[in-house]
Amino acid sequence: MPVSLHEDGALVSLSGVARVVSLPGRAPLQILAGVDLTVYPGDHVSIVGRSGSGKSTLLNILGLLDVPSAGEMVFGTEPVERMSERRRAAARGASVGFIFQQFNLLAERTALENVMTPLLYARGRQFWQREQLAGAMLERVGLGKRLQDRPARLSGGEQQRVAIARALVRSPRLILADEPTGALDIATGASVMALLAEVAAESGAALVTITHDPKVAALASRHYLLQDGVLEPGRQAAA
Ligand SMILES: Nc1ncnc2c1ncn2[C@@H]1O[C@H](COP(=O)(O)OP(=O)(O)OP(=O)(O)O)[C@@H](O)[C@H]1O
Repeated sequence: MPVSLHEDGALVSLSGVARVVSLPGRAPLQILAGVDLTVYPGDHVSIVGRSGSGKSTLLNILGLLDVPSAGEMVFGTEPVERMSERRRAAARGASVGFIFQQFNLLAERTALENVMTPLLYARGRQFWQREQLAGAMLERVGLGKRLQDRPARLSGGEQQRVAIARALVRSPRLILADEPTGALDIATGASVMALLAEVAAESGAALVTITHDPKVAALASRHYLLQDGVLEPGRQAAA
């Protein structure tokens, strides 16, 4: 079942969220502390922070891959602490699209098969029309003539565009991008990021990007800085 929106219109909200991990024989490690963040439909949020500041941990929590150790999180209308693991997986599949630095495409599958993969877990029209929907999404990211190519035959920028098509093919309400341009040269990264922001905006989805790159962060409309697990409003970087 896709996510419904909270009455204040929020897609996901975190209040006082902490993440602590226990390591055998060592003191518990606090990765996130007191994180407050609300994401609305159509939002474009950037989170910058040094390596090890907790960015991926925060993204994993936003995307229901991980859960807070303390604090409150509401995904749509559902308090996350009351969601079973199965419910979190279903909500993640229907409502969240992930984009990673290393593309994470399946090497043995064509571009079309890669983009169809999330639709294998969908129901109804999304399942039955998966080939057509995946083809249309690849067309949208400019790869309509590369449907049968495997990742090894595509450039880095093209592979990331396949990954964008795969992340968006189920029309997620929330798109989470973890260093989406980190493996690309500057010009390719800029065009891929512009495309991602454009297709996300077209679909009305919220886009949360974590990045080291001020130019990528500058495309967002709201900016945050994560420092040692503490999230603060950030200044807009110059484009
Ligand atoms: N499950 C875990 N067990 C132990 N330590 C962890 C775990 N997950 C994350 N950490 C530690 O928490 C800190 C934050 O990790 P995280 O991956 O969220 O940082 P990041 O800001 O995304 O870093 P980078 O930019 O290098 O990817 C790091 O010091 C990491 O080693």
